[in-house]
Parts: sequence; structure tokens; C-alpha cells
Amino acid sequence: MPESKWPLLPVSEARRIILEHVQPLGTEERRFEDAQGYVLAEDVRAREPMPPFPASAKDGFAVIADDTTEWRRIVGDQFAGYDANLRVEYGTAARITTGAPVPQGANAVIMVEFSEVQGDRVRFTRRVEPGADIRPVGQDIAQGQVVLPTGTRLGPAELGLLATVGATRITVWKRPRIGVMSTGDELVEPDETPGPGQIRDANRFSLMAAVRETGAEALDLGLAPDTADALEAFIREGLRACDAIVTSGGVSMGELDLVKPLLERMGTVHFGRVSVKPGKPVTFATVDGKPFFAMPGFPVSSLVAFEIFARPALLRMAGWPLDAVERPRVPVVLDHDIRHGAARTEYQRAIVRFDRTDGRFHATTTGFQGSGRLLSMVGANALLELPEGRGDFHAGESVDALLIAPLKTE
Ligand SMILES: Nc1nc2c(c(=O)[nH]1)N[C@H]1C(S)=C(S)[C@@H](COP(=O)(O)OP(=O)(O)OC[C@H]3O[C@@H](n4cnc5c(N)ncnc54)[C@H](O)[C@@H]3O)O[C@H]1N2
Ligand code: MOO
Repeated sequence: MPESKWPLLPVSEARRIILEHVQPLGTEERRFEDAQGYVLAEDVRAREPMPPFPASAKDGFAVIADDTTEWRRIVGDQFAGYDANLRVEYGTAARITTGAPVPQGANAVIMVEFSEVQGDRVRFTRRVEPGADIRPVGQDIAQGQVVLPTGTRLGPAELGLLATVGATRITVWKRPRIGVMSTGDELVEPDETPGPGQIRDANRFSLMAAVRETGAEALDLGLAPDTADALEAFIREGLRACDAIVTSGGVSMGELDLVKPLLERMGTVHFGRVSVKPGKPVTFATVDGKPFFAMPGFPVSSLVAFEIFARPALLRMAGWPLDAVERPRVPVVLDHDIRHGAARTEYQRAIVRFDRTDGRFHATTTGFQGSGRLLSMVGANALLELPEGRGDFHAGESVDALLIAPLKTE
């Protein structure tokens, strides 16, 4: 009986090998507005404190806290955005708005709700402590503070902080460009009507979307036919334009499963099989120094294998710190029995929700877990990790779940 020549590696070993062979691509300077989703490659410091001056936190009056004068004279208006050069003394107050610099002499702000104005006089229905409703210099950001350390992924709050500290040009890790290709003569484009024995290509589109979800750029390398020469030409073309390649199909034992032998000729195959379900024939190579992820053809196998093996690598290439590339892992209680073969580590697609009554996460699978049934991925927010070495699981048992999308709430 023909046997695959490729040893079956444990999942952890395969992932370790991949992460050993990928590194961040290099850095570039970008305008901060164009850096959303990028990872900082430098510490960003605040040159000035925030707030840069003692600022009012409320609309009202700047006062001296222990002033006991009943009717105080209003010395002027200090609105936000300029310095009115006012001075507050005993017996006086200055009108002030939120965000305005607190005038000299004042040490507290009283909200307008607690004031009564008559002409140029004001009295207050409430006393305040010194410092009330004044944001001291540096309350939010100290001068010289590292506000964003290297390795930070830039999202909404981070872009706002870069703007705040005036870091308009920053050094970030380059975003990887990932080529995605489907292989298989049975495949046609989504707008075509499949002929006898043909099906529409799904994987190129799901894998490009999965690539984009990591923040990387996805390049469509098309549908490669099942001949070694044509496939090689497609791959060479892809390698010229991309930092890494993701393919699907053609990695198992069929006569036309050409990808592994071709990769052996073109570069180094680091592994050709993993003890994982779905995704057993997943293959990882380097060609011209570039990572090459060859996913199995079944649509679920390709997406799950991408999630487990390619995604951490793509994040690493984009500059994510090694300890940040994994999905959150939480223990979940199974709401029903699950059949599981002991031979491979299995990743079952599931919906995980938090149950307020027992304070635990609960998991329900998305139904039939066939490698071709993409519907088992639809709506799933978790992959249940069923370890190799033991069989079926029972309702009420706890297993680890990798969270791949937001949790359901109930
Ligand atoms: N004799 C053996 N046969 C198979 C083994 C094995 O160990 N021995 N492994 C099985 C496992 S596990 C998997 S997973 C598949 C993976 O095979 P390939 O990577 O070679 O994939 P293909 O044969 O090309 O396709 C499998 C299946 O998926 C469909 N497909 C392929 N590409 C696409 C696409 N882009 N969009 C939608 N559907 C696609 C294809 O038509 C096949 O039905 O091998 C088992 N076989
Ligand atoms: O590993 Mo294959 O992905 O079982 O279907």
C-alpha cells in the first residue's frame, strides 16, 4: 500500500517550525493616518504633557476654593483655545469653559449648575475643594512618557494618541503582501457555470478574506491548472510579487497532487503532513526564502489550516510580537457529546457563548463537521481543540476553545 513519505507532525511541532522560519519583513516610515492596522516599530514618546496646562473639566467658574465671599465679581471670560490673561483673587471668579486654561490665582472650578449670576456678580450654591474640576498638567500623559511602545498595533485609540503627541511620521513594520492561488483542474470561476465534474473555486476567496483579516494585503494569483510546468510558472510569478504564498489543493495522495514534489524541487519543504483534522496534508515550505503555505483543497480544511498554521505566521511577518500571534484560548463546557477520533488533534467549529447562570463559557458545534461543508464555518466563533490521544467527548466536559470571532452574549 503506498504510504505518504511525509511524517505526521504534532500540531505544536508544525507551528513551531513555521514560526522559526518567518520574521517581520522590515520597516518603513508612514504618515500616521495611513498606518491603521500596522504595527509600530519604534517607541513613541510624548514631547509635551497632556493636558499641557491646568485645564477646566467643566463649564462654570474658576474660583479660589476657600473664598467665603458671597457675591463675587466676574473678572472676565476664559473660553477654550486662548489665554485671556485673567487673574482670580479673593472676592472674584472667572467664567470658564471645559478645556480652557485655568486663570492665574484660581485653584478650583465650580460648575455653572451651582451658580447664580446677577449682572457682573456670581454666587454659588455649593463649596468645592481645592483642585476640583481642574485637570492638572500631565494628568493624562506625562512629558517624555512612552505612550505607544514598539510592537503596538495601531487602531482607533492609537491613531488618536499619535495625533495628540504630534507623531505624524512613524516607523512601522511593512505590511506583508500575500499571494493566494487555487489549484485544481475541476475548478471554475464563481461566475461560471460548472460543467460535468467541475465546481466553483471557493478557497481563493475565503483565503484572501482570511489573509485580509490578518491586516495583510491579499493578491489574487488566480486558478492554477494541474500540470507541473503551469503550476511552477504560476508560483514563480507569485513569488516575484509577494512576500509569501498561500495555495489550496493538490497536497494529498492523488495522481495530480503536484504541489509537494514541486515545492521540493523549488525550495525546502519543512513538513508535509500534520496530525490535525481537518488539514492533515497541510504543507509548509520556503522558496527563495519566502514562506509557502500549501493548504489542503477541501474548503474547511484550507480555512482551518490557514487559521492554525498560516495566520500566526502572517501576523509575525507584519511585526506582531511572538506572544501576540495566537488566538485567545478559553476553557468551554460542551453542551452535547462530540465524536472524536484519537488519531489527530481536531478543530471543530463551534459557537461559544457566555452563560451568566453558571459563569462559564459553553460550546455548541455548528453541525456536521465534514471537510467540504463550509457551512460548518459560517457563524462559528470558536474552534474546539480536541486533543489527539483520546476518543469521544461528553456533554458537560471541558475542552479548550480558540476564539476566532466575537463571543455571543445571552
Ligand atoms: N488516499 C488519500 N486520499 C486523501 C488523503 C489521504 O491521506 N490519502 N487525505 C485526504 C485529506 S485529509 C484531505 S484534507 C484531502 C486534501 O486533498 P488535496 O489538498 O489534494 O485537495 P484536492 O484533492 O485538490 O481537493 C480536495 C477536495 O476539495 C475540493 N476543492 C479543491 N480546491 C477547491 C477550491 N479552491 N474551492 C472549492 N473546493 C475545492 C476538491 O474538488 C475536492 O473535492 O485529501 C484527502 N484525500
Ligand atoms: O484533513 Mo482532511 O482536511 O480531514 O479533510
